[in-house]
Order: sequence, then structure tokens, then C-alpha cells
Amino acid sequence: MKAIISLNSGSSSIKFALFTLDGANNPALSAGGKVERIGIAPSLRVRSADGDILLERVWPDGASLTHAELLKDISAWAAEHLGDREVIAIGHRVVHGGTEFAAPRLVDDAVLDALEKLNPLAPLHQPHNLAAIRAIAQLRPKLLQVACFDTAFHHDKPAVAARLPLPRAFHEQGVRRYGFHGLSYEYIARRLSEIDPVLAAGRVIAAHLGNGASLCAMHAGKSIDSTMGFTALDGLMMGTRCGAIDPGVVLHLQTQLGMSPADIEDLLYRKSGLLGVSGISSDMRTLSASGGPEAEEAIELFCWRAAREAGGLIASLSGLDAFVFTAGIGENHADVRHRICGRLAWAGLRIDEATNRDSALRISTPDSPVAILVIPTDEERMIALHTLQVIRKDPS
Ligand SMILES: Nc1ncnc2c1ncn2[C@@H]1O[C@H](COP(=O)(O)OP(=O)(O)O)[C@@H](O)[C@H]1O
Ligand SMILES: CC(=O)OP(=O)(O)O
Ligand SMILES: [Mg+2]
Repeated sequence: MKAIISLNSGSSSIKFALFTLDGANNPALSAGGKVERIGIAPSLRVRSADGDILLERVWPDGASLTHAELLKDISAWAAEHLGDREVIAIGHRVVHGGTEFAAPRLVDDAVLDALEKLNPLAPLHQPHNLAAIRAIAQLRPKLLQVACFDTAFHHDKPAVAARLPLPRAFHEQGVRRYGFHGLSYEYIARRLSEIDPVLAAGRVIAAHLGNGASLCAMHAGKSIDSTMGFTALDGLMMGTRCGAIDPGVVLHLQTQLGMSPADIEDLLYRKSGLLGVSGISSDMRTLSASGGPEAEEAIELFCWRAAREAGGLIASLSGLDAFVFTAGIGENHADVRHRICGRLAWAGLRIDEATNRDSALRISTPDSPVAILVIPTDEERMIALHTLQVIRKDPS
């Protein structure tokens, strides 16, 4: 039986899924898993399509384990689990596609070289994404690999949402607002159109709140604006990223505090956000459990900033019909959802405390002018669908 694998390297996680293909080439999930808390204390869990746990591993002292090292364990599990299934392609999430890659692409050396040039624009993601592709290409040079871009879903957003207010030449050089988490938002748009086609045709904000976090304004299922811009550092406060800050701060760090570009990158991408403000952890679960005043301040700032940015996107959309929470925090953290919706009550978000506590599909009150939903994202399925489309078109 033919199969494809989806690989999704996030900043704090590697998610993966094995899909078998039926006669009509529809992907059916066979098993999937994730390594989470990379950089803290990684753990791996693999589940069958029915939810049975197939494998669990923890590395309590594994803070220094890299994405590449952890990928070896995933490969070992996959090799054992495959049985007589024949993997015909691997699809990868690649975070930055720049101006050149607006749609999923079969990867070859030239594509890899072009994507590598974007590494500095996504230092927490792009190098891991590409290292996995290169490692697999070495082991299985003939295996088709498809790159699916986080930026692609946002490619056709209105020009006003893509331009930075800099001299025009920079835009031509690619210094523009791209937007990320596109595979997740594309999946949410599809799911919402199955769940509630009327809402999906309207004005929707999707909030992908994970270790990386962003909001996307969608109208009729298309991205029209996002809080992330040139890089995945923009917008919301995140696990270790600062989100939007006054660019004057960056100049100050460099010229007054004498920090090198590498130190500034490390500060803004790896030491800020929830980790920096709490001084405790980048992980929302740990912060909520800690209860200390710095942890509380970090959580409150996270929610305040999310609501504040949502206000901006409501203006981009000229109103709002639905607000969707997704990703690790969005899908699971009732208190964060409660705080964000509370700050958006003026815009018509009325949360129902009981269904919110249960992380139900619909968590707004029946009379809420804006519907509030919790929809688990599935970037791996989106990757599988794109991968199939690409290899059908170009089965070389
Ligand atoms: N059950 C849960 N309750 C609260 N927060 C959770 C839960 N599960 C995951 N999270 C939080 O979600 C974040 C990770 O989100 P995830 O989407 O998996 O990350 P990534 O962006 O690396 O893909 C962490 O802050 C984690 O604490
Ligand atoms: C783009 C991005 O921030 O991704 P992640 O949420 O996986 O870190
Ligand atoms: Mg994520």
C-alpha cells in the first residue's frame, strides 16, 4: 500500500503523520505523533489513527537535543512501523517561501539552495525544515520531497497588507509583509467551511496560539491580513519571541548597549516573550501551573497583546463574524481564551464559560454577536493534501 509522510518542524515541536492512500489516492491517517517541548525537556508520543498510544519516550535532561537528533528517533519509529507500506513522498512544512515560492513545490537542489537563502528570516524554523529535507535526500535520493510553505496562504492578500512603510526599493527586494502559519490557517478555513459555511464565508479571525503565535484575518476563507510580517518575529508575544516591538529598541540595543546582530537575534527570538517576561519558562502550561507574579504578568501580557492585535485585524476586516482558537494554547487553555475574549467583549465576543472549560467546538453564548470556536489545527493533513497534488501534477 502506498503512503506519504508529513513532517512539520515547529519552533518547539516536530509533528509528523503517516497517511496511507486508497485507490483514489485519498490520504487516510494511519498514525501520527509529535515531539514537544524541544529545548526544555522533549517528549515523544505516537498515536494510531484511533488514538491508541503506539510509542512514548521522554528525555527529562534533553534540553540540548536538537531537532535533527530527535528526528532520528522519529525515523527509527517510522522504519519499524511502515511494514509493507511504500512511502512515495514526504511533504514538509517550510516556514518561509519568500517572494519566489507561492505554492507547494517539489524540492530539488536548486530549490533547496534558494530556500536556504531565507534561513536568516526564520532562524527558529527554516534551518530545521531544510536540514530534514537534506538528510532524507541523502538517505533516499530518489524519494519525492515536497515543500509546503507557511507563507503561501497569505500570498494573495491585498497589497496594502503586504507593504511596509519603507522606501519602495526595499519592497522590490522582498522586504515586505508575508504572514506565516499559513498551512494551519488554510486547514482552519477548510474545516470552518465544513462546520459552518455561512460563518466561513464571512469575516473571521483565526488565532494560532502555540509556541509561535499569530492571528490571521480571513474573508471568505482567504487571508487578507496577519499579525506576522517579514518574519515570524512580528505581531503577538510568543513563547520565546517578543512579537512587534518599537524598532527603536533594536537600534538602542545595537548602538547604545553594543549588542552584536547575533546577540540581538538570540534575545528577540529565543529569550523574550513568555520566557523573558516570566523568567521561568516559555511553556504556557508551566507558567499557568507556577502561579507566581512574574508568570501571571507574562500570561496577562500575552492575552492583552493578542486582544490588542485582534482589534487591528477587526479594522482590517471592517467587522467580525467569528473568532477561531487553534494550536497548543488556543486549543487547550481555557483561561487564556477567557481573558482574550473578555478583552474583546466590546467587539461582540461573548464567551460561554462552561463550554469554554470543556474546549468545546463552539464556546460562545447563543446570543453572542460573534461566534467563538475552538478548532484543532492539522497542518500535517494540509501538507499531505498539497504533497499529493504536487506529485500528481509532476510525478517525475
Ligand atoms: N493542554 C494544554 N494546556 C495548556 N497549554 C497547552 C496544552 N498543550 C499545549 N499547550 C501549550 O501550547 C504551546 C505549544 O504549542 P504548539 O502548537 O504545540 O507549539 P509549536 O508552535 O511549537 O507547534 C506551549 O506553550 C504549551 O504549554
Ligand atoms: C511560524 C511559526 O511561528 O511557527 P511555530 O508556531 O511552529 O513556531
Ligand atoms: Mg505552531
